[in-house]
Amino acid sequence: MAKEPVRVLVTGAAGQIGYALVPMIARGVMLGTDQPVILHMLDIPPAAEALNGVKMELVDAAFPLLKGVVATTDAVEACTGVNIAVMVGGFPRKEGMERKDVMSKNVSIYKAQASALEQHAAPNCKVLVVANPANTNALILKEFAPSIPAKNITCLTRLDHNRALGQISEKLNVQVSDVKNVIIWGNHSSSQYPDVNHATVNTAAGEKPVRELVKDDAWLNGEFITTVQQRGAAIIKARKLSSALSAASSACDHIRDWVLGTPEGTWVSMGVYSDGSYNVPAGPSHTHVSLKCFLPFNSVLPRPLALSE
Ligand SMILES: NC(=O)C1=CN([C@@H]2O[C@H](COP(=O)(O)OP(=O)(O)OC[C@H]3O[C@@H](n4cnc5c(N)ncnc54)[C@H](O)[C@@H]3O)[C@@H](O)[C@H]2O)C=CC1
Ligand SMILES: O=C([O-])CC(=O)C(=O)O
Repeated sequence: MAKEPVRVLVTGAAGQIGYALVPMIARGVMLGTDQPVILHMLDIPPAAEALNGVKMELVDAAFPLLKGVVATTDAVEACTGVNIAVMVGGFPRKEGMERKDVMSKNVSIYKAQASALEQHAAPNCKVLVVANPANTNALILKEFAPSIPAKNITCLTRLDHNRALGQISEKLNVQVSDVKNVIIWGNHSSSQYPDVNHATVNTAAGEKPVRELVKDDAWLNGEFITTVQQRGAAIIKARKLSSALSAASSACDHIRDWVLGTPEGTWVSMGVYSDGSYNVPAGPSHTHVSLKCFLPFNSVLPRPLALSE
C-alpha cells in the first residue's frame, strides 16, 4: 500500500538554500524514494513572485513523489499540518561578518514563527533550524513554542560534520563514505570544536582510527579544525554568497537520519537542546550572557526517532 504523504515545510523557500532544497525533498533525498511528500513553502511578500516561480518549476519537474505544493506568505497556512519543518527563512551574513551579526534580524523571525508552528503543525512535528545563528534561533523557537517537545527542535550542525568528513577524506585520499563518526561540539560558529578522536576509516585491513592513519596531530589539532570552523566564510569569500547546495544536502541528511536512523555503528551530529548527555550541562547556562549561553544547544544523535515519536 502506498504511504501517506508527509508534509514538509521549508521557510525562506524562495532563497538560495530553498531553491536547492525543495527539489531534493521532492526527489526523496530527505525521506526516502518511497515516501510521497507535500511541500509547504513560506516566504515574505517581497519574495512572493519568486516563490511562485519556484512552485511553477516544481510542477514542471513532474516529480512522482510530489503530491502537492503550498506556496504562501502566510505563516499559519504554511505551518498547518506539517510533520517536518525546515526553517531556512532569514538573512545570510556577508563577507567579513560573523554569524551572530545577523542575530538581531533573524531572532525576531523565530519568535514570530514559533507560535504558528506550535499552534498549527502536526503533533510531534520535527523542526530543523538552518537560518543563522542556528543554535540561537533554535533556542528562541523552543522558548516561544513551549508545547513542542524540546527534543523535536534541532539545528543544523550536519554541514560542519560533513565538512569534517570531507577534509579527512581529502587528506587521506579515501572515499568520504569510508570515513565516519566525527563529532561537532558547540555552536554552528567559528567557536565549534570538530572532534576526530572517535572517527574511523574503513580500510582493506578493517576500521582504523583517523588519528592513526593521518599520523599528523599538528594538522588534526590545527589546520583541520580551523578549516572546518572557517569553511562557511571561505565559501562566502569564493562565491560572494553563502553555501547553499551543501547546506541543503546536509539538511536532508539531518532529517533522513533523524527519521530513518543511521547505519549500525555510525553516529551523526545535530544541534539539540542539552539534556545533560555527553557531560554537556543541561539546558542553556544562566551564568553567561554572551553567545556561550547557547553552547549546550548542541550534541550528537546516537539513535533514530520514529516520525511518531
Ligand atoms: N546552519 C547552517 O549550516 C547554514 C545556515 N545558513 C543560513 O541559512 C539562511 C538562509 O540562507 P540563504 O538561503 O542563502 O539566504 P537567502 O537570502 O538566499 O534566502 C533566505 C530567504 O528567506 C526569506 N525570508 C526572510 N525573512 C523571512 C521570514 N520572516 N519568513 C520566511 N522567509 C523569510 C527571504 O525572503 C529569502 O527568500 C541564512 O541565515 C544563512 O546564514 C546558510 C548555510 C548553512
Ligand atoms: O557561513 C555562513 O554564514 C553560512 C553557514 O552557516 C555555513 O556555510 O556554514
